[in-house]
Amino acid sequence: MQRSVADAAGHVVRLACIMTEYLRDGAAIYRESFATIRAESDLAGFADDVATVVVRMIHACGQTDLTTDVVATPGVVDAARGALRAGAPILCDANMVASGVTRRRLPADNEVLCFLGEPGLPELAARMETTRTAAALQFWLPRLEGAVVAIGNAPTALFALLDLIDDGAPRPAAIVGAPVGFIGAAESCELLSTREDLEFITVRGRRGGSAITAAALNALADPAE
Ligand SMILES: C/C1=C2N=C(/C=C3N=C(/C(C)=C4\N[C@@](C)([C@@H]5N=C1[C@](C)(CCC(=O)O)[C@H]5CC(=O)O)[C@@](C)(CC(=O)O)[C@@H]4CCC(=O)O)[C@@](C)(CC(=O)O)[C@@H]\3CCC(=O)O)C(C)(C)[C@@H]/2CCC(=O)O
Repeated sequence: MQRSVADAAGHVVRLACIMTEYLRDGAAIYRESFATIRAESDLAGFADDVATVVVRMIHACGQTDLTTDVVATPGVVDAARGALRAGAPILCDANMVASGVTRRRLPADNEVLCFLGEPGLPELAARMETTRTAAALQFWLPRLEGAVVAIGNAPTALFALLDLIDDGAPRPAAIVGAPVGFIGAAESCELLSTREDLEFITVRGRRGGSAITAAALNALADPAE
């Protein structure tokens, strides 16, 4: 098929192009996508409120078998949603997680914070002999009580959070803990999944990531698909 357009000088330019048929309506794409996920995923093991979160996590990674690795406490949705409605901040390990949070879904114009850019963080991490993402948790401490935590990248941040809580740090209302990768991701999520004193949703194994974590947060903030 040929299409004609005018260039900046008004000359007619003929474009040879293939007009492919594909869905262009964003709302329809979302509808079909969520319907496909619900048709192809085994959500039977999840309560309805948690299933809504899992569906959105699958939407972010395209893997319907993510259901086999997700572990969530029965109270995590109520805990996170209640905290967000009350104005709790969202504490993120990476800017990629923070960027993925859809601000219009937040019920109280909640702050979405990541401290990786704090001046002096690299030096602090060097002094603490840890990563920057783990050292950045020092800046979380004044905001941690009742906060919603979103860790989607750094296993060291999740390990450090659990250590801090064990050492008496304030407790977050809920934790989305889904760091990704080969070093520490599976181990840190496994550790989180054993915690009976915390509300959390996690992904066992190597899968996880900023997009999955932000998607979970978005569903916790607002169940609307
Ligand atoms: C070891 C690290 C891992 N990073 C992974 C995957 C991705 N990271 C990206 C980016 C851009 C960033 N990762 C840092 C958080 C950086 N990544 C690390 C650290 C060295 C240590 C974390 C840990 O092991 O717990 C970490 C730096 C630190 O000192 O904490 C980042 C801050 C590095 C930087 O650019 O400065 C940066 C995050 C920026 C931000 O959003 O604020 C990737 C996009 C990779 C890339 O650039 O190629 C990717 C994103 C994955 C995602 O979905 O988030 C792993 C795989 C998680 C890995 C830890 C585990 C492993 O197996 O190695």
